[in-house]
Amino acid sequence: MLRLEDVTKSFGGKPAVDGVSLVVPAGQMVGVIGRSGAGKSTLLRMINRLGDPTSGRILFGDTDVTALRGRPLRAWRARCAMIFQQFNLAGRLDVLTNVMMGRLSYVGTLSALLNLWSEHDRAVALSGLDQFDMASLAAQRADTLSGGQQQRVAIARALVQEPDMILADEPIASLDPRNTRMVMDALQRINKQFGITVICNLHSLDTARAYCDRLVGMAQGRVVFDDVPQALTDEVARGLYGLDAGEIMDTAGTALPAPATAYRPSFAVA
Ligand SMILES: Nc1ncnc2c1ncn2[C@@H]1O[C@H](COP(=O)(O)OP(=O)(O)OP(=O)(O)O)[C@@H](O)[C@H]1O
Repeated sequence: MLRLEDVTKSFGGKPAVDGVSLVVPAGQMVGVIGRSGAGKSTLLRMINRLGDPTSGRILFGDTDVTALRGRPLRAWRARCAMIFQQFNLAGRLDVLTNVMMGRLSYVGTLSALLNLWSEHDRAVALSGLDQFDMASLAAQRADTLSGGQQQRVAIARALVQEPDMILADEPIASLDPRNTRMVMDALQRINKQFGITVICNLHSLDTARAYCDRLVGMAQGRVVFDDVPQALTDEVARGLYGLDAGEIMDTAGTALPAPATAYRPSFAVA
């Protein structure tokens, strides 16, 4: 279970994340929504410790994530894989090698640099690609793939990392509706089939509603909504996004599948 306790992150004295407390049980698929600048990326990056909180604590089980340094910190980062809007693949390397990079914490940097991957790591990476019907692209250079394919390679890389949690920061922001669907399906599969917690920043409300068990709405660094997607009425959305609400409710979303689970929250609405 992930627990954020009164987490604040300020830049130049101005809070980007302001006193956020959240409990995320293992296996949940959480969508973090809110207008641009609400603090979503800052929040996600702190969980992975790409940024440190100014105050507050982040706990995973009994581990105080905010206190980790050195090797335990690296181990923590391996346990919560990040997925970025811009995929972050090594474009000149082939797809399989990119996925094997997810095994770095198991094989060590030197072996990876020397391209000394074991048969086991190759098999795991191929199987990761196969999960998303991409094994046939294993030998192809990553920068020859479409955006949606690259993001699915990034998801396969995250999967072979064998993480407890996947943190996805606007993973579909630069994708068309078809690729959006494939990438969100891949994340949902990782969550439902492998039980890996997914926390996903999303701009599209309809996508967030369709795929997530729980939505956390942020405004000006604070959590202002925390409930099941069904509770996010158009009125609440307008409160969250102001006049921008119409822009983030895409019509393509109407064809997306219903949430796979009827999740009931056991947390207080902030
Ligand atoms: N490194 C930084 N230095 C200074 N200010 C920052 C930094 N990172 C974020 N901010 C500020 O913190 C606030 C929250 O930014 P953040 O990127 O977390 O929002 P967001 O909700 O993810 O927005 P978007 O949806 O546009 O990505 C913004 O006002 C932003 O300008």
